[in-house]
Amino acid sequence: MTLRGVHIPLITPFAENGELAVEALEGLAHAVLDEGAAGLVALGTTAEVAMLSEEERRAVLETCARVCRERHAPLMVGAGSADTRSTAEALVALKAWPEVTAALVTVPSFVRPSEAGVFAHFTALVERTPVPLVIYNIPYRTGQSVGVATLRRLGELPMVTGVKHAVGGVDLDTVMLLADLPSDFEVLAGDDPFFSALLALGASGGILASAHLHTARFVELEQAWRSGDAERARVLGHRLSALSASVFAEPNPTVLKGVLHSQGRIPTASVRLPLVPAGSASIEAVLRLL
Ligand SMILES: O=C(O)C1=N[C@H](C(=O)O)C[C@H](O)C1
Repeated sequence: MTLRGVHIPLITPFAENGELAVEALEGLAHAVLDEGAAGLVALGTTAEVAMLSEEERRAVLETCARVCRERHAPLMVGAGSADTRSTAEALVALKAWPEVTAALVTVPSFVRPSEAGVFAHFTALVERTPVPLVIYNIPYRTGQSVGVATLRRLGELPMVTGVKHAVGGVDLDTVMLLADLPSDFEVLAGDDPFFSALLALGASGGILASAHLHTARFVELEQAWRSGDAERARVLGHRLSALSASVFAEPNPTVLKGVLHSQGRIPTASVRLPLVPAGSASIEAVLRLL
């Protein structure tokens, strides 16, 4: 399998009564695929997964699976938690979903194990998982750094197919990792403003909440770097990085939902506590860039 391209971690739209807006979710899923997205990601951070009930998570997964089945598109599903045993159980449960092509598994958060503990966590998971794993490396959310040496060892594990790399910049470990990747292991950008920079260094694509907006341009950016059109890629990359930065001016996905609501693509801009809706200035700043 390849992780190439732009994958969209779908938001979870809510209706006026606070319930899941399934039709809007389905509409968004089709719209981003129409614009060239390589695949969908269900139940990522952007989906406010922590604030969804078990029943709602199932409904989101059913909707995304239906769309991916119809469109022959890959479907990645967020399946990480702080605990190895429950993460393994969540992965095993994915056997019931033949549309799921990979699981996005965060480095265990909050517990702050050593890097040896992180390695042992994923070593245990590869023995149980029915689908390939994409490691989600996001220290600012997990509180756990993973250096290049451990990332390379993780990349050599069977069933580990890549990393969603979101370290808040382009640091030395990122450069060193992309300079020498394990075989059959790909890097996806997971910090939207650094998408273009990571592509320039050899990333295969990205999982990008901000690519709900101007999806086709994010796709064009990936293709420009891939085809070696650096001049075009640089100009487009600078513009899209500015757009992404403004989408992340407040906690994700509050601004994004405000923008999608203004565009009439979702019924409300509602987010669930502890998230609070983005201010109108942040939403207008994004609308000015579109
Ligand atoms: O849900 C995701 O996957 C993403 N989450 C990141 C975050 O909220 O920190 C942002 C990224 O665009 C995708």
